Amino acid sequence: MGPKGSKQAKKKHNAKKLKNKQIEEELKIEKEEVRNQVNILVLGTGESGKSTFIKQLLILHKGGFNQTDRETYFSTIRKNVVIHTVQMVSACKSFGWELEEKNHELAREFMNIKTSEIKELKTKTVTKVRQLWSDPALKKAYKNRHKFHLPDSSNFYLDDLDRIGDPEYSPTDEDILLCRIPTTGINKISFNFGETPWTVVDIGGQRSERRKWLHQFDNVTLLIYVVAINEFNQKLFEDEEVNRLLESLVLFEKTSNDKYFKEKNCVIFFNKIDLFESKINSEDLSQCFPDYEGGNDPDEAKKFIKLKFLEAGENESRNIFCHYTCATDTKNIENVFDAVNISIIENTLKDGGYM
Ligand SMILES: Nc1nc2c(ncn2[C@@H]2O[C@H](COP(=O)(O)OP(=O)(O)OP(=O)(O)O)[C@@H](O)[C@H]2O)c(=O)[nH]1
Ligand SMILES: [Mg+2]
Repeated sequence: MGPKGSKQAKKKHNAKKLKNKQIEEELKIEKEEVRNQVNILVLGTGESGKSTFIKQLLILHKGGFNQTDRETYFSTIRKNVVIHTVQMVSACKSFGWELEEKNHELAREFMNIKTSEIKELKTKTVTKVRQLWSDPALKKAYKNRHKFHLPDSSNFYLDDLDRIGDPEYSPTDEDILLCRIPTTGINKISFNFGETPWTVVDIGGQRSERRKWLHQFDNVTLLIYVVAINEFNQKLFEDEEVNRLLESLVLFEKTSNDKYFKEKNCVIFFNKIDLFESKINSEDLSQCFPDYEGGNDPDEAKKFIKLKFLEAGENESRNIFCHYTCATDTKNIENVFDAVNISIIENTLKDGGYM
């Protein structure tokens, strides 16, 4: 090979070397990105508040709700005021809570409404709902809502019918945070938390939805398990025989000890702490846990429940971080996620063998 040929070969060799170096650099960046990418999976039973956390992350990191979101919630919230009135009127009939004489006819009319066919909230319906909601029997039904199935927030909308019933009504952030739409698919939100890209996945928690969970177990940085701590005296929507808090405990034991999670730190949100604190004064936790002897002391009751969950999930290779949360309170959730971020850093250090 003459000098010209050897020069060409050298040039080719250098170009190849440069290309390899570029590929290596790209792979390094990609690897670093994968390492830094935080994937959070949010699990828990139905109605525990998972999607409400996602709504808060949307407010805190994605600029909040857009016009399409507000339109969806506009019709859901306005339909719900009728549905919840129907549910309470039916409960009054089932439990023998007598409505005032003047409301009997109206109650019969509402009992005949097929809730699946409600399309619009008409002005004349608003007047009828207002009249029924002012009946003491419906207030009794609301107070006893743990005996049938009624969302806790139904009073929030019914107490504000002038605003909700106005055709010009536009849902506020609070209205949207309190509105219940059961998740039937998978909710995913991605954003940057400081410098780090986060993806948070929320899946429906009702029994029929849980078969979708397994497909999301791979590649999870942190499992967040949401417990509605106020549900200790309520029965499942899916099965009237099963206590909701016990269902959540059994599900946590099963999920957190799954091969994907059993050696990973995880976080429990004991959610709906606002509702728990107003309930524990009049309801005893021993109706859920017969071995509980702390009476109506909220701190004793909280400690007891936390211990039950820790016993179900703790092992020597991981920590379980617990927070008492109110998912409808944006400030509370902002603080809680700052704490979650610290757990993630700890998890990463642990996986890297530094702890
Ligand atoms: N008062 C109060 N209400 C809450 C809290 N967290 C959630 N909620 C309400 O509880 C209801 C259910 O919350 P979701 O976020 O839909 O529950 P979920 O776990 O996503 O339920 P599924 O999608 O069925 O699994 C909604 O009406 C929320 O507004 C809380 O901390 N306090
Ligand atoms: Mg949901």
